[in-house]
Amino acid sequence: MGDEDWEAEIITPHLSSYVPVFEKDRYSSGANGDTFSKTPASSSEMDDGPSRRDHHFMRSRFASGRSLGNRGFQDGNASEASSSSRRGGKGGFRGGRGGFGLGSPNSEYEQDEGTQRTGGLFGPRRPAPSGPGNGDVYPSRSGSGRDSWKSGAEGAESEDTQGPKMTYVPPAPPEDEDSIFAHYQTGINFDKYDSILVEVSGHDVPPAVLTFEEANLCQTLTSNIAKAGYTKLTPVQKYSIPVVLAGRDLMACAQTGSGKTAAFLLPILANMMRDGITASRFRELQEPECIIVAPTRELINQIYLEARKFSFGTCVRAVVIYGGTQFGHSVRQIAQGCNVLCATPGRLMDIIGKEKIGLRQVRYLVLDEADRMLDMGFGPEMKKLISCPGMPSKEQRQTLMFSATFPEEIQRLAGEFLKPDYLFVAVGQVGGACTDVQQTVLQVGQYAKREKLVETLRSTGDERTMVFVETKKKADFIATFLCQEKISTTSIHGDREQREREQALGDFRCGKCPVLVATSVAARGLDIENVQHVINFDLPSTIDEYVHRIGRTGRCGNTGRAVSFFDPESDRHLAQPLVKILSDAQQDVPAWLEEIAFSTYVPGFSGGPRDSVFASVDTRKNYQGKSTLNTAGFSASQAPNPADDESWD
Ligand SMILES: Nc1ncnc2c1ncn2[C@@H]1O[C@H](COP(=O)(O)OP(=O)(O)OP(=O)(O)O)[C@@H](O)[C@H]1O
Repeated sequence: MGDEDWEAEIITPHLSSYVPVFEKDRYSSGANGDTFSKTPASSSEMDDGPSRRDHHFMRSRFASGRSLGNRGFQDGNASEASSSSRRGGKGGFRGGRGGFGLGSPNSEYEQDEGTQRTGGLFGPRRPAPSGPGNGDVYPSRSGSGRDSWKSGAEGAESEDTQGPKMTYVPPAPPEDEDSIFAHYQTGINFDKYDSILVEVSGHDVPPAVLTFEEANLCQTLTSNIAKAGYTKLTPVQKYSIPVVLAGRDLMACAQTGSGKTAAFLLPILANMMRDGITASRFRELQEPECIIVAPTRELINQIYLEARKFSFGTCVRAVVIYGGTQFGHSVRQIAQGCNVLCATPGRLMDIIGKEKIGLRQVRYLVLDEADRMLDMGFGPEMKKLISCPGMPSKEQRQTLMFSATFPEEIQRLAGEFLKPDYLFVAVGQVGGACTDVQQTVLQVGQYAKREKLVETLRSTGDERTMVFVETKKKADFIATFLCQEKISTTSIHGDREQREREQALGDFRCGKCPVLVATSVAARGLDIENVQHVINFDLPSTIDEYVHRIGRTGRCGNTGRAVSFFDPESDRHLAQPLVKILSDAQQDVPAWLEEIAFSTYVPGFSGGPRDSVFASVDTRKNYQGKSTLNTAGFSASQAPNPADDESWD
């Protein structure tokens, strides 16, 4: 989008272009959509990649029964799959951009979504191929010299501006209090969080707070916390809130679904209120006090909704901006006032490049899914962010990083962003899977996967299920296949337009489509009520990605199940880390998996039994002052033996 375009958009008020119904006809109208661009996955899947346009609705392709090469999709009519569905006969596929390339061979799958298989820079597990087509490399926006931030920003802008112009204006979220504070119930294992060991490392660790009252947050915040249904702090909140309130930098690692979002939002908002933040007024150049970045659009939107909830009734205004939407809309949202800016990296750099926000007032910088934000995909962008003109140095701002996984290599990189005396909070095993998820690994060859999928879905009835696949095209393919099997399914991936992605998520959330087929774009952070089941139709390339994917279920003390199809042809490299993850989470480890693990050499992986309670700890080896506590504040020696956990059931 050129300058003129978005300026015009700002001046001309826009009505929402949101079209809430699935425009099936639009995609079945026979547009020429045979080819797919090889969008680098790390940008398109995780951030602001260009949406695909003018593709066939895939069903028309699919129905032609074209061969899809040797990936096991010999036939589009799915006649091999079984008969009646327990899900009833709706089965409309609310998805399907792009058909399957005309006779496209294997290579198209393989090149399409490289990151799915290769992970980020430090995915320990498989060498990351580089170069065009593998999709692993975020488009280089290198710039050197004084203006490197700006050239970066321009590069970032191109993500939204090259290719079709983004016109999508997302609908405003509901304003009524009930919707703002809508929440789901904590599960039967919520209290079990108290037995998890916590390690805080670094100097002068502030004592944990054990209750919300003790945290002494301001009155409005306390009231919002109560309205949100929070009565008790989770471990990551007990330890992180005082660290942030004390003005310290923080790297925090805690299992999926254990409340990391509130762990940074609450103390930041409390500090802002304490410091007497003034209401941000309409102004062309806004100067937010807090910037939160996350790798996907849906996740940043979710964080924004949490920020809006907790800041309800205060003068703090949160704003969200992300790719795939009209740039002018983002600018207008910011211009109305912005204290807390929630953004995906590409759109953030655009906005900075266009000088629509000033950075001088930034006091808090939060990287959610920080290991992802610092890996090869987004790391360069984040480095540019902290070197933008006006951005306070790390000494002058507070930097907070949160994730369920934190590879040591990434921890080392993070040092550049954090003050040297940052604190490291590890709740349970760093990188460990959530123990509330019952994990099953089945040995299933490529050609048997579809049948097994249908069998598994039929046995789960109407449970809300996320099915993860390797590529965007495969997501469409499997979704269509399931619809033909009369299983109501939708899909989410980086080739779908943002409007479609949001529609798909909405249909899944409300249960209209109880099955969501997804690529890794949905692996991290998404918090959807009642997801009882995750299926890894294809396993990811890295074990960290596996941990995030299965963490879409079993959240906030609820239980969930994850079933993974392990194909010995392609997944051997995961055998060792899988055995480790399963055994650490006290799950059954199949004998065949152990055999594969022992017979497969994975460079750099030590698959032996863990000799420490923590999978990995603060990489600063020379720290003094370290406290290992359980969340009730007892030292490790006083804490219940993890083996006693069984008695909780
Ligand atoms: N103290 C609490 N009491 C009740 N519910 C809570 C509490 N803290 C968080 N929650 C709820 O738990 C759910 C999961 O929280 P959140 O999304 O912050 O998890 P997370 O640790 O960031 O997960 P992920 O690693 O997958 O990003 C949300 O619905 C949130 O509202």
